[in-house]
Order: sequence, then C-alpha cells, then structure tokens
Amino acid sequence: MIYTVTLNPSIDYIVEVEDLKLDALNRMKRDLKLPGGKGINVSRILSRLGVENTAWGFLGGFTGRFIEDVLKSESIVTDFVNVQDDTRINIKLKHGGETEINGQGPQIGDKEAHALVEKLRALTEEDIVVLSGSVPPSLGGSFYDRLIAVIKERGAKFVIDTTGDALLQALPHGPLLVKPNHHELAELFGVEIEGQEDLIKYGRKLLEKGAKNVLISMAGDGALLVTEEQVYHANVPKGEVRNSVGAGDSMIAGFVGTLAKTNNPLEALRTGTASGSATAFSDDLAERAKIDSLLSQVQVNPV
Ligand SMILES: Nc1ncnc2c1ncn2[C@@H]1O[C@H](COP(=O)(O)OP(=O)(O)O)[C@@H](O)[C@H]1O
Ligand SMILES: O=P(O)(O)OC[C@H]1O[C@](O)(COP(=O)(O)O)[C@@H](O)[C@@H]1O
Repeated sequence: MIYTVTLNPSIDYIVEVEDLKLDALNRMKRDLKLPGGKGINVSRILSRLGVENTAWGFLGGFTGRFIEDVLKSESIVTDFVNVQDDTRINIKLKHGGETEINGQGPQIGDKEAHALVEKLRALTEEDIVVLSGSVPPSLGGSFYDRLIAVIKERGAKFVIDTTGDALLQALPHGPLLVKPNHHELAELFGVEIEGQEDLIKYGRKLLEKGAKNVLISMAGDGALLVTEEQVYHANVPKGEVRNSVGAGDSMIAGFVGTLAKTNNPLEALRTGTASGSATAFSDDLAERAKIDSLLSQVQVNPV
C-alpha cells in the first residue's frame, strides 16, 4: 500500500487577473479553489491511476473540511489528524506569469504530532510512504526525521519531496526516490547549474548521499532520472500549459505508482513525465484520460 503524508496541506486559491496593478484595485478574471499540498496532490493522481493509497497528515477548520470533502468525493481513503487551527490557503496568482504566496500553516501541538507518528507504527515491509512538502514551523525542522525513524523501524520504504536541510537529513536513510526540480537542486548545493552535465553531477551526489533514484524535473524541458546503473532523459509531450501547480507532485505519483506496480524505472519515468505534463496542461490536476493520451509522446533514452 502507498501512504502519502502532507504535514502542511493547503487550499490552493488560483486567481487570474488580466493585468496586475500594485497599489490599486484589481478584479479577478477567474478564480478556482483546489485541495492542495504536495502529498494530497500525489494521492489524487495515484487514485486516478488506479493505485490504492491512503492520505495522512494534519487538517483543521473550515479549510480542512473542504479538503477532506473533495478527497472523499474522489473516493480517496483519508486518515488525517485533526488540528484546531485552520489549514492554510496558498495563493497562486496568474497575471501572465505565475506568482505563488504560500502560507506558514497552522499551529500543531505535541499531542497531534504524536498522533501522526503513532499511525505510522502500523506500516509493514510492503508499504511505501511518500513524505511531501514543507513542514509547518510549529512542528520543528526535524519532524520528518521522527517519521523516517518509524518507517525504517517498520521496514517500509519512503520517498521524500522537500527542500533544504530536511531533504539532506533524509538522504542517509536511503529514500527510494527524491525529485528536486533543477532550481531546487542548485539551491541544495548552493551552486549555479549550467547544463545537463552539471545536473547529472549534482544528481549523482544525491545518490552518493543515499538516495536510490534521483528524478530531476526541468518543467518544459522534461526530466532526468539518475540511478546507480544509468542516466535517462524523458522529453515532454506537446500541449498548452494551463496551470503548472502540482505538476511535480503528479510526476512523483506517476513514477512511484508505476514503480510499485512494475518495478520498471523506465516505465515509471515515462508515466511520471506524462502525469506531470498532463497536469501542466490542465486547470486542476490531470485526469487519467489525459495522462494516457500523452504517454505515447514520451520517449525515454539513456544519456
Ligand atoms: N511547461 C511544461 N510543459 C510540459 N510539461 C511540463 C511543464 N511544466 C511541468 N511539466 C511536467 O511536469 C514535470 C514536473 O514539473 P516541474 O515544474 O519541473 O516540477 P515542480 O512542480 O516540482 O517544480 C516536468 O518534468 C514535466 O514532465
Ligand atoms: O508545502 P509547500 O512547499 O509550501 O508546497 C505546497 C504547495 O505545493 C503544491 O503541492 C504544488 O507543488 P508542485 O507544483 O511542486 O507540484 C501546491 O498544491 C501547494 O500549494
């Protein structure tokens, strides 16, 4: 079974304006409220791909109820710890470009944090846990370490999609997959990355530090999969970009769901890329039909 963990879910409030004017009244051309947070996005795509999964994390208040209702309407199994404060609302402002303003997240107390850790004690060796997104400041920087300790104790595998120290600290524990985008990879090592050779060089450093598979996503330029054996490149299919929020999460869902089913990293890369692009070409996360229709356009080649 695949479990996703979203410590800091969000309602993604997508707001489109014709021409953004600062210090003035702007009127929305269009707006859309979507359940968000990285693990939740992974769960929604896994379920569209027919991969059984359960969504774990923290939800609170009227915003939390909205998210839970949408997930239930999509028949996703949820098992969230309830918190007192409202789940955050992240603003995704479309004004020609895409400007994102993400909230800090609610206050989470020791009791609630402990309740989530306890849920992980039911894991088995058959399970994969996808740890995705930022950690609300009230949980403290090392909360993922606490979860990883229980995952390892239970013999389960994990994927981690986060940034900075939280990601670096997780590497020695051998994550099945990490998926930095090209900007995050450069930031992680505090370097400028010039081209494919540099991407591979720093991708290999993540392998040396313990990751089993390193997927480097490059938005419209596709993705590189760096493994011990080989490096592969996947191209992106053609389409009109509508909303790239959640593209990375969709890629992780496609990759992990397919790897769990087939144990074939190349098929996983192909489905992951098609899933990411299908979401970039959709208003909300991609529907299954769109992912399937793009699959034949994705070619995976050794580099
Ligand atoms: N502009 C785009 N055109 C086509 N595919 C895209 C585009 N943006 C994202 N994708 C797809 O989604 C994947 C992940 O996107 P990316 O933006 O790199 O991740 P993140 O959302 O984590 O920053 C890409 O590898 C690609 O398959
Ligand atoms: O936890 P963070 O890092 O603040 O990110 C949360 C945001 O990331 C998203 O999950 C989208 O992530 P990606 O675009 O990287 O796939 C949004 O739904 C959410 O608003």
